[in-house]
Amino acid sequence: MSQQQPTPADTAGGVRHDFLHDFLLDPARHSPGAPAVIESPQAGHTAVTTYAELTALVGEYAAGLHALGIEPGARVILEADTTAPAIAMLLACSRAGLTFVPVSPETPYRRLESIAETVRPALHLQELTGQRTDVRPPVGTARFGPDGLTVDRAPVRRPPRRGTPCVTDPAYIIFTSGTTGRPKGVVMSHRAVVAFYRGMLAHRIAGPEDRIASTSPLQFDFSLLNIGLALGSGASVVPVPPPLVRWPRHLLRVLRETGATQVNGVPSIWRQVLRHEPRRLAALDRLRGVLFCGEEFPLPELRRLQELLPAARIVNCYGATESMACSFEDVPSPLPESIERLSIGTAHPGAEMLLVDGTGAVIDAPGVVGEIHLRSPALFSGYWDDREATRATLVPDPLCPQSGQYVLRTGDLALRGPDGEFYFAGRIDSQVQINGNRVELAEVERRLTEHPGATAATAIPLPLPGGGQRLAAFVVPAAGGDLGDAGALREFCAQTLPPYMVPQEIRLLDRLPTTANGKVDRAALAAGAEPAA
Ligand SMILES: Nc1ncnc2c1ncn2[C@@H]1O[C@H](COS(=O)(=O)NC(=O)C[C@H](N)c2cccc(Br)c2)[C@@H](O)[C@H]1O
Repeated sequence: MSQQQPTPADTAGGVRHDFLHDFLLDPARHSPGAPAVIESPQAGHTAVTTYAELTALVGEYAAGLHALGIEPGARVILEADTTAPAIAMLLACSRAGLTFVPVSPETPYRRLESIAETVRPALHLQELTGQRTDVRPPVGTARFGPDGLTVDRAPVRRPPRRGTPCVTDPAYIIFTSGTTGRPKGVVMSHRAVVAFYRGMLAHRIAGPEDRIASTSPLQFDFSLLNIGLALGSGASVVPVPPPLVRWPRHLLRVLRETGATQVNGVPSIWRQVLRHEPRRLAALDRLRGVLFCGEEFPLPELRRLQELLPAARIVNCYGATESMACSFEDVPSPLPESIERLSIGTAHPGAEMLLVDGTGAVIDAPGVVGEIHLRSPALFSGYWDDREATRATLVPDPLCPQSGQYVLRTGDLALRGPDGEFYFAGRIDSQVQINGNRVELAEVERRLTEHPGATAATAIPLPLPGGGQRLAAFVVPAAGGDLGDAGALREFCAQTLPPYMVPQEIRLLDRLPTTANGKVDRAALAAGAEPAA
């Protein structure tokens, strides 16, 4: 049994911190003058916030929040991109015992209203430059900036009914994009987040010299991973504003001017860079690490990234918001020619993945596909106000249901390799029935991206008029690649796939639509597809 290695965060000052704000701002871990956040919103302009400045801002915001008389345990909507003040504000909420709910400034008003109706926040917070108006009373409204907190509409004051902060208290609530039905609020406690950070930091992915670019919106817990990885390692966060992530030249400029040494993001952030600015990417000689999560990285694109950044360590981070993440696995460099699937490794120290078959039995043998169930101290507390969904996801430990211990039912399929490492094998709901046959969509996508002229592909089931489903695929041609027409691509698939797995229709797209969190937006593809002929 591998003992959990103490992480820098725990051993530096010899004190264990179990609340988010203490853990990330432990002064014993980083020198006050070291850069905590490095921003470069415009060309030629770089702003550094040191750990001492960040800590002072947290103190100022926490005092401002305390003065508002909001009871501990109340929710606060934190509408912001990942900026130094926003990082300070989330840490101040943590210190004030308030649960923050991060949402992006790009969040549509109706979705913000729906989240507010669900969590009934005491306060809505946005940056000084925030554009949000008409937040409905009685929710208080305030703005925060480098000089502190300014209140527009005071929140309702309530006497505190909790006197003692507990590590099981909710630190934040993340609303998932909710692939099915209404968005679910994933409630994460201080204990879960800090347990995850400890497990992640044990991998020593970053050190104090690192500058870690964060390219996800604050509402996506990937940004919270990046903040924890940077501050937990005594390194710097380099937030890249979402509008700049989408333009290769802007993204690369920020990386260059901030001296970023690592870039964390979903696979889709690289597509346009690889296509339009390969040489500028290769010129970033300080870049020595890439970490991706959220979905599979198309192997041809991953190979291309490795060619352009031969010295970079590329880490495949697998996990779900309900446990922040689960595993960190180095991508082999270079990728073997024959590889079919990337390993997602094994769970971070202190956690463990189990595979369970359709009958609920735990699978030990290698090579057998089962559903990943995660044993971990970093599991979410539950979905906000949704016991039924919680019960379906936090299930009794299949190894000992009587114990009262719960594990996370991930909805992901995987199989074990010969050395106990896991290989992601798609989501259970990406197993679809076509003409009565089970099809793993990822397998169709993999075949399509094996075509030298294709750089990315998504396969989705579409309804047939008479019932049942047909298979449709959307393919992004490689720059300068020769893709031929849809017929040639179908023929290419037919060479290795059974007939029912060959997409009945294939559409070529310049780019795949993505969700707010940067993942391929399958619902948008399905909605945009013509009805069946
Ligand atoms: N590396 C992979 N290969 C393949 N499939 C992946 C990977 N990482 C996810 N997924 C899929 O995404 C699902 C989950 O989606 S999610 O809840 O929106 N969360 C996410 O995507 C992001 C997730 N919270 C996460 C991951 C890493 C760090 C942090 Br911090 C957060 C998983 O259940 C998987 O199906």
